[in-house]
Amino acid sequence: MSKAILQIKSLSIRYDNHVDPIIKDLSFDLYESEILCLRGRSGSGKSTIVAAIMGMLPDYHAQSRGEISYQGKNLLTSTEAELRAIRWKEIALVPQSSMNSFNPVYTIRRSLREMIILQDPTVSKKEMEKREEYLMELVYLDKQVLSCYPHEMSGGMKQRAAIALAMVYTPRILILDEATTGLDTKVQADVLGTILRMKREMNMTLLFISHDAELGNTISDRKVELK
Ligand SMILES: Nc1ncnc2c1ncn2[C@@H]1O[C@H](COP(=O)(O)OP(=O)(O)OP(=O)(O)O)[C@@H](O)[C@H]1O
Repeated sequence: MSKAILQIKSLSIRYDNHVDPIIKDLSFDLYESEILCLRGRSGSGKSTIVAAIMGMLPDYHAQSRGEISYQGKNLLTSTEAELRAIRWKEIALVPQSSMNSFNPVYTIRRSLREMIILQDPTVSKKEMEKREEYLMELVYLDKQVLSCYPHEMSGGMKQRAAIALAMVYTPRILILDEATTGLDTKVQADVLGTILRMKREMNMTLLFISHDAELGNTISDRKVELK
């Protein structure tokens, strides 16, 4: 039996401008090497949970209680320095609408390079090229795509490039927030295929956030429903 890599325990989150908590006493475990689907209707708080896991809740007007336990640390009470060591490096996110958030004047290569250099400022040109090609291969994109600007790419290509960007640090957990929303069925299937392959070949642990129950059933090993 796999062990829990991330544990959400009695999590409650309330924004100051809401009377009631958005998340009420939520508990679930994410097991190593599984795809867990977190499903809920629009406004049920899926992106709020993602922000809490990533340590990106707007602290000035959001109060949280409970625990998000990762490697013996409660992420809700971790310092910014502790979170910085985990965010993107161990737990990475493909945010909602990420395919539309590429810098329009950057090629995909330049977007990837900025992330790769952030990870390792001393990286050699040769090593960087190897990393770029590996990341393209990982998400089933031809390496020619590295020279493309976002407007030259289809939605599915951009979404796979967004996944490649999140994989620069080889995180242990990848969170995909509405990763296939807005894509047509065929393209959706291609992106899902990429995600399943990453799980299979890299033993990735994935938290798949979706409002779509059918999609959740198709891709995930287990499901958590938000009320
Ligand atoms: N930063 C914020 N400040 C105040 N309220 C917020 C903030 N972020 C989200 N909310 C509110 O919290 C509720 C849940 O929003 P959230 O985006 O987490 O839901 P969601 O399930 O991800 O929705 P969707 O599927 O539409 O993205 C909504 O009522 C939203 O207006």
